[in-house]
Amino acid sequence: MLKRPKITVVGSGGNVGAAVVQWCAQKELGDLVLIDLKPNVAQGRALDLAQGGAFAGFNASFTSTDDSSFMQDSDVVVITAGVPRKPGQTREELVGINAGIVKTVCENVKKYAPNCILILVSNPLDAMLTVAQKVTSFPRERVIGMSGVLDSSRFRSNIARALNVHIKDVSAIVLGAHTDKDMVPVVSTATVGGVPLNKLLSAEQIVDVVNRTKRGGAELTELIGTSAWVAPGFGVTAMVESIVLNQGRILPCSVELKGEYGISEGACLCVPVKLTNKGAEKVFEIDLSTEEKAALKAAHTAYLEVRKIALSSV
Ligand SMILES: NC(=O)c1ccc[n+]([C@@H]2O[C@H](COP(=O)([O-])OP(=O)(O)OC[C@H]3O[C@@H](n4cnc5c(N)ncnc54)[C@H](O)[C@@H]3O)[C@@H](O)[C@H]2O)c1
Ligand SMILES: O=C(O)C[C@H](O)C(=O)O
Repeated sequence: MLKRPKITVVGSGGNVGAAVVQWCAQKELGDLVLIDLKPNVAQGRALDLAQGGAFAGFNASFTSTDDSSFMQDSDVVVITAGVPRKPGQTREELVGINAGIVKTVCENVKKYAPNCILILVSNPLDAMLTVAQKVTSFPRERVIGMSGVLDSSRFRSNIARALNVHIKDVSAIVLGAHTDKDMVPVVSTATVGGVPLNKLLSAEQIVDVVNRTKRGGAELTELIGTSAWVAPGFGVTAMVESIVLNQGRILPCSVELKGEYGISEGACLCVPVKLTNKGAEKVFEIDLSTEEKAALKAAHTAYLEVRKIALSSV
């Protein structure tokens, strides 16, 4: 029998981790290991989910624990461990506390799952990727951040709502940093059913859609009182699925840049990548408008500031 993929989610007692586990279980993507500092909560989440299998039609295997050695030889490790922001906070304000958490988790990843593909979710996302790379020394294709999938999904949803069209027909991506200020919704390549976005919405409407997308996480945090987890869970699952099923989807993800887009400092920012069972197998450079290029440059500058704090905290 072929080996089933082993997928570990660290932080799975929390909202995003539990959502990732739920969607991965429903898609029967592999054997799931739930790790959290609060093992009872992770165990409760697993039990609740397993009991839903009868009606949802899945039969997933779960292990839940606070013992990091259970991630041994995982194919994919997802890190959602970390503090979420509260209303009024930025993601960047979480850097000190979450850098320490991500560092601890990554030390265990390096020890127990040295060949895994690592997906980072904890915020501030792009800087946490740098911490993970520093601790694990994994090559860039195996340290991938979930940001652009979620941000693009929000961009597509906002466009669909503005036009009252089906979201499936909206093709649009968000690059740059996963921050309220330095996300780069790429208007120049956005289309709906093949029709360019600027033929469908006025310049003013486009600005509204772009601003709403950039504030998507903040808006939800203000409404819920903590940050979102349903759409983030779907986003991570799309990435895990493309990796374990070797689908080769091209999705916007945060990875270390090595000269792409003129960025040569090893910065981690969101760009289109091909996700296969090798991880971020290929990084793509696309043509951007002058404004979008400038926004990506600004995202790089902002990232360097947060990275400095992240690295000084670990
Ligand atoms: N990249 C994204 O798009 C995105 C989307 C949503 C949330 N996030 C981030 O994901 C993180 C988690 O968000 P959440 O809403 O699930 O928070 P949460 O508080 O619900 O869950 C976090 C979980 O991490 C656990 N944890 C903390 N330290 C740990 C450690 N060392 N080892 C194991 N588990 C540990 C906690 O016990 C808790 O159960 C936050 O940093 C949030 O900002 C990122
Ligand atoms: O907004 C947040 O802090 C959580 C996450 O990054 C999101 O975009 O939903």
